[in-house]
Amino acid sequence: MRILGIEGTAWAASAAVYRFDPAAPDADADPFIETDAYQPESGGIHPREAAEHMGEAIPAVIEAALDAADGPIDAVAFSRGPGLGPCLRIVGTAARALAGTLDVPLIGVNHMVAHLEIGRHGSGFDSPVCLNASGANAHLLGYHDGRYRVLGETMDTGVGNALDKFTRHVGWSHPGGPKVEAAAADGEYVDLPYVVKGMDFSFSGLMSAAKDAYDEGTPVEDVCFSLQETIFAMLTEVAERALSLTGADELVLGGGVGQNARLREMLSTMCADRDAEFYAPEPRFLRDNAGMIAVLGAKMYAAGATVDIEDSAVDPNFRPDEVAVTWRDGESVAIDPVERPERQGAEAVVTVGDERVTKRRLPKAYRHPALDERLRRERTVAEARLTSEARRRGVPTPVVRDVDVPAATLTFDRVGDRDLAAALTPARARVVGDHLATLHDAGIVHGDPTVRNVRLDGDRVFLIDFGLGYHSGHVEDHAMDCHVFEGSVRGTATESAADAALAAFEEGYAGRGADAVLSRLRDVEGRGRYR
Ligand SMILES: C[C@@H](O)[C@H](NC(=O)OP(=O)(O)OC[C@H]1O[C@@H](n2cnc3c(N)ncnc32)[C@H](O)[C@@H]1O)C(=O)O
Ligand SMILES: Nc1ncnc2c1ncn2[C@@H]1O[C@H](COP(=O)(O)OP(=O)(O)OP(=O)(O)O)[C@@H](O)[C@H]1O
Ligand SMILES: [Fe+2]
Repeated sequence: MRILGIEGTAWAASAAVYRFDPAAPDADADPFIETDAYQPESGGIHPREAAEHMGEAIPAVIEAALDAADGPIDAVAFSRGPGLGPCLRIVGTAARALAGTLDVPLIGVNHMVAHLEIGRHGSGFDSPVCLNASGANAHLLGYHDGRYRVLGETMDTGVGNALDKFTRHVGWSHPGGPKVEAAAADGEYVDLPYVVKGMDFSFSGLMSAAKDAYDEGTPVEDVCFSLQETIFAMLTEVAERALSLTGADELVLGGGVGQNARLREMLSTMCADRDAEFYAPEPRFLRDNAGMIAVLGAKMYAAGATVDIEDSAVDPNFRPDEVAVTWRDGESVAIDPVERPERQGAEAVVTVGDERVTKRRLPKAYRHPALDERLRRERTVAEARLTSEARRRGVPTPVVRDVDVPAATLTFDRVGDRDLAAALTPARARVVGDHLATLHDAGIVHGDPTVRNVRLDGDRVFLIDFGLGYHSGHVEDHAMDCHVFEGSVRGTATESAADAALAAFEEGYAGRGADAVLSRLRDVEGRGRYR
């Protein structure tokens, strides 16, 4: 069987043909790919110019793929979104026309899911967490209950776009990512802002600081080196958080920024250190390409997931979690509720005794030593302070027995016999809402209120793990805290259980300013959408 794939969300006018055996659509076979890249004359990607390029280049790449097919095409798959509207419309029109001419079914593919599936295809992993690090996006996906859930994502720009904006600022041509990588080879480390909130993250403060550093005379090589060290450590940390939260032990990488050797090195080190497996597709499958569209198209075709022409409109904001995943088994990223005496969390090694718990933030080999030192120290201090302060404000937390800042080690009383991931109910979620509202009223942000950081002891609900916490009275920061909690529930519970728990959580989140925070929360959810 032969599936023709067409990609054209932004810069890559690409067509591919994937020949496969319908009895084994998962088997590893190599698609033929033909790509014509758009290269802006100056500045970044201009949507109108990109669309002009798409219109001119698409017929020839399709022609090349049809030639290489060497036999009849059984279906046409195309990128429906996300991406630039003017480009998507050209590709959609071409795909519909071709499917009509050939009289074969049409398959509408989500480009971000394709970035994920090409890694799953190449690795043979069952149920990996996926880090998509591309130009316009940066997010973590995990399969759960019929969909790929967004476990964490950028709160502002995509990771490649962030790098590209910096290189534009210093006058380098598009795309900037490879130039940052080359310049970084001669750079030294300078501190830049590091912003992780649960499994979400943001680049805007970091990018402003990088531009300021350059404007103030920091050598561009140093800024590039430090941008890589900081941004990729953030992505690696959230990937590790996603592995820890879900209990998954497989990670795949997707997206054009995945071509960066330093990012791959960090992810591979992190996975090796926690006995997880890591897979990165080769570069031609990481950057935008029609091969990944054809391969996912084949899996969707085998599952009967074709689309009627009248329902095939493109969608520039097409989110991966909108796709009903019908082409694979129901194996979720595993949730591991087993309580072990020694736990490797995302950040620390935690030893749970009968009465006491010791938490050691061991050095992370993937991080630059200076950044590693800074994060371990800051977080140990914050965790000790805020755990105690929260309890004084009436939120149950473990008593802090000892703090050793140089060793980044804390000793707490043991609390609870399981966490909320293992025993989610609306009543408990309501109490979490109440606790977060109490913290926020007192000007404290938890920073990482996931279901794993809620401990249960009979009717009592404890909050732990304040290492990402800080003081703030801003509605935005309070809304982000709620967003982190809601994301962790959506990522680990079934849809109906999550709906019930989150309704109760928001009822429990009552008190001063709650309306403003919950309305900002709706805003934050919308903001994760693609640009
Ligand atoms: C929606 C779709 O159009 C979009 N595609 C996209 O962003 O192209 P992609 O090929 O996945 O990634 C391009 C980005 O990847 C960066 N990039 C390429 N090589 C890089 C390298 N060696 N190091 C860092 N970044 C690199 C480029 O600077 C650019 O920002 C997406 O997937 O978000
Ligand atoms: N005071 C405590 N009482 C009982 N169990 C605890 C306590 N502190 C931690 N644990 C257990 O250890 C696990 C990891 O702890 P913690 O969340 O503080 O570490 P972490 O490395 O920050 O983990 P993550 O970032 O994955 O949430 C918790 O999920 C919990 O099961
Ligand atoms: Fe992409």
